[in-house]
This record gives sequence, structure tokens and C-alpha cells, in this order.
Amino acid sequence: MFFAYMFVDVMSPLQELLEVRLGWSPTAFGNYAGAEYMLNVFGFLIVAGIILDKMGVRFTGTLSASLMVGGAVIKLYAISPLFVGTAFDGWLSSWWTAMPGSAKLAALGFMIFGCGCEMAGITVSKAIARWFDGKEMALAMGCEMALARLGVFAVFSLSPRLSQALGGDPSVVVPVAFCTVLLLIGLICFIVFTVMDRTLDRQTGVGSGETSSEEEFKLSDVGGLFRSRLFWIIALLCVLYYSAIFPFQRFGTNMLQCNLGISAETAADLLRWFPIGALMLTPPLGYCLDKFGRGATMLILGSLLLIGCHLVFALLLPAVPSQILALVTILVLGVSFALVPAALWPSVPKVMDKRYLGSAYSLIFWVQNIGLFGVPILFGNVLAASNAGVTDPMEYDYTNPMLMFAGFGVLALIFALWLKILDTRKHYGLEAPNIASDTAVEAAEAESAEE
Ligand SMILES: NCCCC[C@H](NC(=O)[C@@H](N)CCCCN)C(=O)O
Repeated sequence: MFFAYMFVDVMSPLQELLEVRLGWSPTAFGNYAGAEYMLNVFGFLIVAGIILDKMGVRFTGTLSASLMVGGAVIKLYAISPLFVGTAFDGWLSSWWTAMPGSAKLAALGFMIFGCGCEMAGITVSKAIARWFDGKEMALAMGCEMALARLGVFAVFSLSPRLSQALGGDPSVVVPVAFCTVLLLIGLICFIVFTVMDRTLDRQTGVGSGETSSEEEFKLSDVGGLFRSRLFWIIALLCVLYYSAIFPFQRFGTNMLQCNLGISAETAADLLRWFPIGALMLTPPLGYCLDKFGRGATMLILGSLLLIGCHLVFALLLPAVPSQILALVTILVLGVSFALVPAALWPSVPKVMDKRYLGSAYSLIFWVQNIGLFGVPILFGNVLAASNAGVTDPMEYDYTNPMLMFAGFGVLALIFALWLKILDTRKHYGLEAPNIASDTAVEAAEAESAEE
């Protein structure tokens, strides 16, 4: 996941270079960026969940890593001199001229990569849920997410430097090639893991649960999930919360520039503390959840912080343009970005049957991907509508789009409260620790002995 999150953002700091070298306009870049979620939104993620529940972690993990490598290679080819300027490029560039041929082919590669990346996300989640059942599951998921945030931080620092690594003219090919090689290393590591895992199964005689009848999955389970109220509460909380987080990461730099009158570099330096805060806090918060519980309360607190931060960006920062205020708000938003993911993902196995856990994760991701695909477009439209006639990109008024993010936070808070109320009534265990305490284990053992 570390290498996958690196590849996702490898071109984000190179937007200007792509425009100069390959003629990608901001619209072409936006279309390329949205392509990551396209095939997932149009149903791939649902299929991915079914494959995971039917075929198991080893097969799906290898397939998802292969898709990531395949997509990455297509994207690398699209931006390389092997493709740019060829007859194929000429033909691809000849229609829908707003998208150069290289952007179209790179978007296709990114779509395939996006399928693999989200498929890997659900595979990793299901694997962790099974391996750490009754143990430090939230800590394990927290470490996985912290690695992903480190990947984002690393690539934002490395990518601009790698583009200059060969001396001479800066190149977009070098950073993309570097991250493609990392993905290939990730695929090889996963294949080695599957061989070792299979060997261990054979030696111990214990199945990994990949094909056990206890885990047998039926297609009707997917329909059942869609009819589950609990599923929809979690999925809607997830899409609303993440829709105010990942798109903010993309637009945040310019929002800070406009409000504070600072350069893109200074704004990016402020914004990079956002994933860093989440990186440092997600594992310890996961550990607290494992030990002491309070998952639903963490979701409420995280949503409240999200609302507060976006209200500050919308209303206070334009009136008080202080870099310290911006930094403090970004750090608090980082706390929220640790609280909600640390509590949300480990809560899913508590309320969903493990037989169709892969499908549950994939359907939650699917709903979330619809938001991640659509919200940046909505955000761009709200920004444009609120700034009619403004041509200087340093002069945008971000009040309305940031209020929209705060609104998503309010809706997420309502779903988090609803979840807590349901948990109090129906005892799903969302507020309970993941690690069964000694007394709880003893009580359960005594109960089963009596039976
Ligand atoms: N074990 C937890 C996995 C989910 C982590 C979560 N990622 C997502 O929700 C992805 N579906 C979307 C990633 C989008 C990146 N471009 C996270 O908090 O990162």
C-alpha cells in the first residue's frame, strides 16, 4: 500500500511540467486524475469484492498487484518518448482534442491501476481483519494507513527531485518509472508471501481459511448488504467524511494561497503536515481502540473536528489571514483524519459477517469512490460559480466550497451519532475493545463449559 499510494500521487506535484512538456491543460490533468476511480465506480469494485470472497486473499492480492503494475506500465509508456510523437499518439490526439493522446493513454493506465489499488485496499483490510481477529486489529490497520500516508509524504518530497535527477531538462518519466519499479517490487514481494503462506499451510496442516466452507460466500449476500441499514449508515458516513478529506488535499494548496496570499510552495509546505499528523496518530489511536474501545465516539469526535476545521477555512481564515491559524487548523484536521479512519475500518468486521467481509469492504469502497469521483467536479463547479469573472487564480473566494465540505461533515456527524445510538440499543460492540480482556475470555469459556 506504501508503493501504491506513492504511485497515486506521483504526478500531483508535476502538473506544471506536464503542461509544458506534454501539453496537458488543467482540464486534461483533472480528467486524468478522475480516471483513477472511473472503472471502480462503474462496477469493478463490486466484482472485486466477489472475487475476494470467492477466491481468497492470496489470489486477489496477486491479481490486484498485477493490475497496478499493468496500469502503471501503460501510464509510463504514455508519457515516454516511446509513445509521444508516434502515429498512435497522433491518432489518439486527433479526437477530443482537449485531451492529448498521452493524457488519454495515461488515463487508461490510471483507470487500470485504480482498479488494482482499490482491490488491494479491500484485500488488505480483509486479511488484517482475519489475522488480527480478537487481537490488535485497529493497531494493524492504523500501521497500514500510516504507511500509506508516509507514501504520500514521500512522493510529494521525492517526485520533484527525481524529475531533475538526470540533469538537463526536467522529466516526468523518471519519477513515474521509479514508482513503477517500486510497484513491481511490491508484486514480487506479494508472490513470495503467497508461496510462503501456502507452504506454511501445508506444514501446519491448518488452512488459511481461503476456501473453508465456514467462509463460503453466496452472491445473494451482496443483495443482503444493500438491504442492510447498518451497511448504508457506515457507507454514507464513509463517503461523506472522505469526500471532505481527499478532495481537500487536492484543492487545499490553492485555497491557502488565496486566503493567505502565499506561494504554492509555502502553501504545500503547510498542507503536508496534514498527512503527517494522521501518520503519527493513526497507529496509537488504533492501539487505544484495541485496548479501550470507544470506536463510535471516535467517529463522532473526528466528524466534529472536521466540521470545525472546514468552518475555520471557510469563515475565519479569510478574515484572519494568519499562517499560524492555518497550520493549527491543518494539524487539528490531521487529528480528525487519524480518528475517523482508525475507528471506521476496524468497525466493519464487528458488524458484518466475515463470510462476506470482502464484499462489505468493496461495497463501502464503491460508495466512497462515487463520492471521490464526483465531489472534485462538484467542488470545481461551486468554486467557479462563486467566482464568476475572477481570472486570477490567486483571487478565488473559497468560502462556499469550504462550507460545502463543512456540510459533508455535518451529515457525517449525523450518521456517526446514528451509529452510536444503534450500537447502544443493539450492542454491536462498536464501543467495546478489540482485544478481549482476560476476564471476558474467562467468562466466555465458563459459559461454553456450562453449555
Ligand atoms: N484498511 C483500511 C483501508 C482503507 C484506507 C483508506 N483508503 C480508502 O478509503 C481508499 N478507498 C481510497 C484511497 C484514495 C487514495 N487516492 C484511507 O484512509 O486511505
